[in-house]
Amino acid sequence: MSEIVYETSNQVAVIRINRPEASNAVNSQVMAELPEALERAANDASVRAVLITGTGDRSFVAGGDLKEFHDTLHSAEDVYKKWSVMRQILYRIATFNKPVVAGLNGAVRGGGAELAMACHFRVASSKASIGFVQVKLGISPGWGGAALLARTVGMQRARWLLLSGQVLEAAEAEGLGLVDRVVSSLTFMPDALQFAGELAANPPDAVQGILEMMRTAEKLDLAASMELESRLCASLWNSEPHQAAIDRFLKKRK
Ligand SMILES: CCC(=O)SCCNC(=O)CCNC(=O)[C@H](O)C(C)(C)COP(=O)(O)OP(=O)(O)OC[C@H]1O[C@@H](n2cnc3c(N)ncnc32)[C@H](O)[C@@H]1OP(=O)(O)O
Repeated sequence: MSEIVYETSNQVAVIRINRPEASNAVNSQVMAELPEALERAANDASVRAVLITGTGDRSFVAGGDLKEFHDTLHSAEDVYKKWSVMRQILYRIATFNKPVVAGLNGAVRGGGAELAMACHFRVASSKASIGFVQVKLGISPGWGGAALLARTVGMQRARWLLLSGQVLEAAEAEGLGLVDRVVSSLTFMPDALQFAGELAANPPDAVQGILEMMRTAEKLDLAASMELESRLCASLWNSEPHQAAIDRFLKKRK
């Protein structure tokens, strides 16, 4: 692997897009290596959460590599095929069965914002800025990021962000619900790892079950989604982590 760095820290897999000279823009090589890194994290039982970030403190991901893709993608069909690969990667992240956190260490633009939206959570450095700037370039999001954005912040806010191309500072993005936590740029990586680590510390069957339930619930009516919740809790009732938690609770009271 060269343009993606894969490391683990406690129970967190850190997947780092490593093209600082190109503001970590996604090129074909990143698109080839990112799925390998994700499957490595999926298949390692000791990994309980994933943090996706970029190298350095200037950019998370500056979108698609405008240099490569303008040299290589000529027809609408070329673009559709290429973007379909990236869309499937984003879908894999959005439906991952371990929590995935985007560590927004700097500028997040265009496709970079789409990638961030595919993650379940976003932790931003106080110096990060986020913009769905595709409209300024006369295009639209193409990797599935608009659908993911609307599911996170609602259709009206999504429409505004996508049509204005406005670049938001981290604090403003947090106010809109686009970012879950803003941390100091000076302690970005330890703080992002701590955020992911807190998710990793919870029992994996419960975490996986809740992720899956929330995803399925989006497609169900209220009664069915509430019923699914009862079934999930029932299936976790006799699990070892729940029994151990109850034992701890009862012992404290003796
Ligand atoms: C798939 C469709 C899309 O994603 S459309 C959206 C495409 N992205 C953009 O329009 C963002 C363009 N980039 C920028 O606005 C800035 O470079 C940002 C990301 C804010 C970083 O600014 P700053 O830290 O000052 O760095 P810089 O501008 O000097 O850039 C450093 C080197 O990175 C490169 N870079 C930047 N973005 C891309 C990109 N998307 N594709 C390819 N290369 C990119 C710059 O060209 C620069 O490299 P060089 O010094 O010119 O060799």
